[in-house]
Amino acid sequence: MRYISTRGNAPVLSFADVLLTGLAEDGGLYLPETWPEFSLPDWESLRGLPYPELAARVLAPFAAPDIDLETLRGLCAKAYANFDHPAIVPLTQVEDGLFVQELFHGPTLAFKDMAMQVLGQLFEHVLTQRNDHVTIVGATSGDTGSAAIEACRGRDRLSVIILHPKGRTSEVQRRQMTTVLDSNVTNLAVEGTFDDCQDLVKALFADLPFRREMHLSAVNSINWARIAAQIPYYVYAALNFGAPEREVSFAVPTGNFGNILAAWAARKMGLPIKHLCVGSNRNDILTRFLNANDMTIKGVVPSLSPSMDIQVSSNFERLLFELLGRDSAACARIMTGFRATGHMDVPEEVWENARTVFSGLALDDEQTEAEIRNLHQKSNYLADPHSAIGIAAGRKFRQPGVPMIAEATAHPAKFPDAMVAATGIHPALPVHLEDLFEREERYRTVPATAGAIKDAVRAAVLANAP
Ligand SMILES: N[C@@H](CCOP(=O)(O)O)C(=O)O
Repeated sequence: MRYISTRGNAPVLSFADVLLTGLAEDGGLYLPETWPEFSLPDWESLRGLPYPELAARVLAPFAAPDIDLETLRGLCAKAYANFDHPAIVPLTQVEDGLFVQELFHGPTLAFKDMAMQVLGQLFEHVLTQRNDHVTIVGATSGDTGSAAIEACRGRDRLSVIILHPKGRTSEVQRRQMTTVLDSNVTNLAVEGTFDDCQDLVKALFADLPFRREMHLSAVNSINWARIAAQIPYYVYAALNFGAPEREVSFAVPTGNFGNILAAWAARKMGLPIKHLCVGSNRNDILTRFLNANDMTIKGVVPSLSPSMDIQVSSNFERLLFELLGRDSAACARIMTGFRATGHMDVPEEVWENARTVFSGLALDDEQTEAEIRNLHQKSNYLADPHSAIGIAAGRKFRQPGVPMIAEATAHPAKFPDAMVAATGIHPALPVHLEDLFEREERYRTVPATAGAIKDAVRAAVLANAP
């Protein structure tokens, strides 16, 4: 498989190179040159497989020829070995026709582990083959950071520097990052929003000499490997509900648009997905777009679901490129205009086309709290604020005869204040995180400037030099 940039002006790369490159050199995002299509027997052959085996087989066409199926099997087995549920991504029913798929059974209690644990293995494999080292710089609104740190900590060939928006994650989320004291891990609390953090990461990648000197790589969902490794759980869920003979729909709490894009990719591969529902909080740029073709950046406001406190959803660019018929010049023009004006000029027919598959629902904090409470009272299900928003979106858009699967993206214990306010229950952290609040924290506060982040990256790389 070869990969091309959405902006059409970067080298065409193989999977292993895309993994190490992260963001394309023209500022675009990598996508497969062609979409692998699975036939009916291909899908059927995946039904009933243990999750790691299913994941390896779904990833195989994306990773070929760089990484073969046998190697992927080994990497996926290791990636999912420490999940705390035998099914890895269990499904449960909450209402008539409405189901939940739990993606938070990994080490950091959020869906990010599903791909990040695989990425840790992939990096190790490719870097060992090449006898190389990379510096990962990532931005987080709460969950990506700890998942990336957990996947990379203690690995000689990786340095990891994570930018989080100071004071804008939950305390559990912050401590999950800042209490990891391995020497290859650096945490920066940026005086700004997640969008500032993400822009800073992109600014570092745009400085090509710096990027090459530091061997920068990405673990955010701008890295195609992240999206690829999120496709298998959609396949697993759909097969459980009768695909490929029967259609299913998904509802996904959405911030950077990576998770739901993975569902869309599964659809492109031939999985019978009828509808995709975006759940947002008050940072509702995606729902405004889907409802009224209004993709206009407003200030990021803090909410009960901090991981979705995002206005610039990076992966929307990948969908846009596809909906524009893969016209990279048009995609580059629209994206440049968006960053210059704060408004994305999406052609009417592209918007109409998006609405044939996607719908959006936004909940404010009050509605989110009510949703958590009602779910608990009526279905005896404890959903974290992000998952609750996804479930509400799923309920709104479910259709008779089509199972609606809402993705539960984080464990409620990551957001104790919101859970107590909504239900009076303080969900316990699992044993391996029980002493989180007694652990020493290490992080540095930095201004939201590229200069400050570059200095921090240089220092981390020097400190970690072999
Ligand atoms: N919601 C994310 C923000 C970054 O998203 P990513 O999927 O691009 O890594 C978070 O919790 O950090």
